[in-house]
Amino acid sequence: MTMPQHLQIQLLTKAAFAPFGDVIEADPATVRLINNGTTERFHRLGTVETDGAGAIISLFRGQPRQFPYAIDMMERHPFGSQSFHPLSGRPFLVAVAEDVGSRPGEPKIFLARGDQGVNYRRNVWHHPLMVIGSPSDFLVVDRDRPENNLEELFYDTPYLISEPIP
Ligand SMILES: NC(=O)N[C@@H](O)C(=O)O
Ligand code: NI
Repeated sequence: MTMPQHLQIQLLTKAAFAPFGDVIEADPATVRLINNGTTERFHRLGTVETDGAGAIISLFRGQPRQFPYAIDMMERHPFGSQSFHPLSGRPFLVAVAEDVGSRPGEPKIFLARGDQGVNYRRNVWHHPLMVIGSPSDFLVVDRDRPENNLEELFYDTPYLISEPIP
């Protein structure tokens, strides 16, 4: 029986997350002044992939995970990207993994600030939404027509994460 491995949590940065998708944050390098200078547009922070289907906007109200939390599975969406942007202003956890022979490798765990969102690129292994502390709302943009756009795989041995100290 293999003992579960405890994973470290790293802060979410564009560079570290680049292999998996986009970090949605108010990056000064992307800003454009619009509306007669009354609005800053942080332009093209991510792109939506839908493989020809429509893109839809949803709200997710996530309940907090109990810690230590066991990451026993990962999922991916073969035909579309999926973005999560926090509306409650609280940090949340993001878990992604490289694809290793059509299976998820070891998860990489990121702590996202309450003003950072993520956009998983199409077909990127990730764990479903992981909320910390109290119920939190997220704006989600992903592909319409969810049928056959979800692949889930379970690890032989789960990985453990402790509750981060935000
Ligand atoms: N099932 C669903 O819409 N959500 C998941 O895809 C997720 O990544 O949370
Ligand atoms: Ni998903």
